[in-house]
Amino acid sequence: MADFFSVQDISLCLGGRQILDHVSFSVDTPGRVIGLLGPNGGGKTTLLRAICGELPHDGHVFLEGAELAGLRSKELARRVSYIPQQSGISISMSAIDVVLMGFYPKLKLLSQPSADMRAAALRALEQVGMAGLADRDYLTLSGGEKQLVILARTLVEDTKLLLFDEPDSSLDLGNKYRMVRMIMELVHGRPGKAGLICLHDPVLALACCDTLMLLKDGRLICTLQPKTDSVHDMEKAFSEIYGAVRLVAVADPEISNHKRLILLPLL
Ligand SMILES: Nc1ncnc2c1ncn2[C@@H]1O[C@H](COP(=O)(O)OP(=O)(O)OP(=O)(O)O)[C@@H](O)[C@H]1O
Repeated sequence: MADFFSVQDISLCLGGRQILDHVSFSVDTPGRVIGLLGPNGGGKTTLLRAICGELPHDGHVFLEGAELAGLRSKELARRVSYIPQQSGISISMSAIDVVLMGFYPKLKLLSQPSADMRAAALRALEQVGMAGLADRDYLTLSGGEKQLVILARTLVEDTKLLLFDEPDSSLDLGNKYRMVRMIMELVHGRPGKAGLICLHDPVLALACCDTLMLLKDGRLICTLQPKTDSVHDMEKAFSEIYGAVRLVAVADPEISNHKRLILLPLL
């Protein structure tokens, strides 16, 4: 059977420099959250932009057997959400109208979101803790509030492949974990979805992702399975990116007999 999602041999040059170098990976079944980690400039954002078709590239991306490059833009938007670090929204509109944008790929030309869609948008804002700001001008929100509103938009988009670029970058520690946990619950809780998330915090990634991929100099150097890989192997892999590190297991205060891994740089 075909993989749920696969990236085959993506290479890409920008400004005469090779930014992605034959990147391939696959996710055989839905329900997986993959964390993409790597040094600054390693190619993470470029990879997400190539996958969602924003950047021309060599290679192929398949989702449920369909090559994404062959889809019309509206069809692509129904299947794939790409959430960049900055939303790109620069005109005044309410937070709830931003969330309603998530329904646009499902609307017929010139039709307006229905009352049910408005109710669903409000529920999504409630889910991310932003219902109280539904009528506020999106442009006046803080960076972290904007990220939560964009997560609410992603909830209503209800696509199969979610590509998040540092969704936690403006968030405080509590909201960082809440954000990635909500992404995890979305992917695990609704059938037929997978998530690929660029993160800079390996401890957050270890806590919330099913699989980790390490990207350096445009090459996928390692894929880790935090639940089953040995601490020694993971330390070795992380050291390729961060220099010497130690992984320390601490008791999980939420789940008895469970340990969480903390990564300490040996600087
Ligand atoms: N339009 C462009 N022209 C030339 N080089 C580019 C262009 N866009 C990105 N790059 C380069 O591609 C490399 C990868 O950039 P990318 O943004 O994908 O890295 P990243 O892993 O997401 O980094 P960070 O963690 O800092 O966000 C960088 O060296 C960057 O300078």
